[in-house]
Amino acid sequence: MPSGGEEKWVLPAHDKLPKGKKLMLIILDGWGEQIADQFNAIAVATTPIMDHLKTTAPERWRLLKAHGPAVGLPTEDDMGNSEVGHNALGAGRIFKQGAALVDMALETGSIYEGEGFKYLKEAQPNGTLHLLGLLSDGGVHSRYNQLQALLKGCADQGFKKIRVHVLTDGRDVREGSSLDYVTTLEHDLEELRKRGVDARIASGGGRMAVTMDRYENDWGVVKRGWDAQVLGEAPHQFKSCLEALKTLKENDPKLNDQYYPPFVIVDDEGKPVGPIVDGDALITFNFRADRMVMAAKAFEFEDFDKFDRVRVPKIKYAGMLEYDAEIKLPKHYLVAPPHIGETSGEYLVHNGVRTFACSETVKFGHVTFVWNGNRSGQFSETLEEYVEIPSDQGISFNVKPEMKAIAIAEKACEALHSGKWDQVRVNLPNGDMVGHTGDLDATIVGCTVVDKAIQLMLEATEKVGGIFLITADHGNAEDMVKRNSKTGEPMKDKKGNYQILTAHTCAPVPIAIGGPGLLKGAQFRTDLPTAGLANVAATFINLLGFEAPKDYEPSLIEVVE
Ligand SMILES: O=C(O)[C@H](O)COP(=O)(O)O
Ligand SMILES: [Mn+2]
Ligand SMILES: [Mn+2]
Repeated sequence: MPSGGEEKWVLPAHDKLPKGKKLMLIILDGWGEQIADQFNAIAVATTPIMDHLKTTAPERWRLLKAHGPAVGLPTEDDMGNSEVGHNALGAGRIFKQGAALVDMALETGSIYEGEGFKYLKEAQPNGTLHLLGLLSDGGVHSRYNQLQALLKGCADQGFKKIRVHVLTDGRDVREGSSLDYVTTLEHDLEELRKRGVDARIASGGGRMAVTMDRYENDWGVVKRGWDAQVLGEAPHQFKSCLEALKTLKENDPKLNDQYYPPFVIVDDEGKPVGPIVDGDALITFNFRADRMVMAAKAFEFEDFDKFDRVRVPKIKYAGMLEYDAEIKLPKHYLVAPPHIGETSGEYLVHNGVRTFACSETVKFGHVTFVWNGNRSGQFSETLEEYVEIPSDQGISFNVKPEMKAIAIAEKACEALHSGKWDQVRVNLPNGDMVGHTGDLDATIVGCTVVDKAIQLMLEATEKVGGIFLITADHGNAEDMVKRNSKTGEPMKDKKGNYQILTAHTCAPVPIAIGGPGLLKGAQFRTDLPTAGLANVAATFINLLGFEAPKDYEPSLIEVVE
């Protein structure tokens, strides 16, 4: 870990790789390497550029680990995700991530000893405790066994009335599985009722329609959640959550778990069973920040103009984690997030490297905020520029799978040609965002467009005599079907239909380097067979002509004579 003043940031010159070569750094979101059958949208897509890189320069193409402990997740079964992936890419080291930290805090019980939980307890004895978050085993934003432990722990800690506001998943877990999660939750709440705790589900809705928007793409999503959870108002009322899910799907068979409209659970008189009111306590139990930041602002900010909150309850609110350490949001939290400091962006700024970063709204925060260790803003106003291209709003991305890939590429090319930037960094979202819809044909279109966007950026790199580095943050589009874990065979459901996979995967991701500016003889080392995303930062720091910080995971590059 560097220490001391300004000199701690100075990176020595690389002994072989020169400074001054422009670098195009391209992150393909949700682009892994898998069996090349008809369910691999990337293999089916027309991707001449990515194919060429893979087949023509094997010493400059390889695979990287992008899941499990290689990116700070608890086990080898944990698929990668954007947050842990971009954290590792930008920070060059592996940090224990939120999922693992919450597991530990629950296991040891330290979660109940901290300031955050003590603050919640100020709502006792009369306040209701509300738990709001994603009902899922995905381990991306939340995990069911954590909610389960928390429910029990909160009852042990003296909360007598508990209300759960559920957000159904179907994105990180199988579409349709929300029925199973709600059944389990109802069982767990029943157990609490047997112990004399008045515990119920109070409201619900699908994660993409209710509460979990990100990067301020659509505040309407958060408002729908607020209306149901706080005001007890929604277009649909039901006596139970299971009834809600079943009835809504019967009425609209195309509806999927991600997009359930908001609903409120009411009693026999039609009164909502658990709106959030003055004197209550609230935990947002997602550990991942990006899709909870907006709701956290609505619950916490006194000055708030994104929508009319109508009634702002005076509550004790704590996040599972602190979601934004820079702006200290929320003020109270149960588990301290990993401290991801001394990231590559900060080093590069201190060494005078000028960086332009760009993506469209849905992934903009990934290549900026998350890349920089979950830190808002630039390290330097003059040496960095971050440009956001507005994403399409209010549609599911299979409707327009091209997304803004070409616009992002054009912006990147313009930035590279301007001569103002040493490094241009982009995220192309299509593989991930369209992959999450489970629409195979649309995902194939999305991946084809990504390859075209890459072509534009490689042409620009060629023109300026630069270097490119292309990699991805985790798998998604390369596998659109659930497979038998032993044979790899695609699986069918009881009706004989293939089981569509909307989630990320545990697949490795490719990394390719090249361009006219890349020194002859620069290639990937062969002595790092298990390298992962955390090895990428040292790699691009080398490509910019510097030695990487000593505590970073080793660079993937060697220069042979
Ligand atoms: O938030 C999402 O969209 C998914 O849960 C995970 O996708 P991401 O990690 O690629 O953002
Ligand atoms: Mn991603
Ligand atoms: Mn994703």
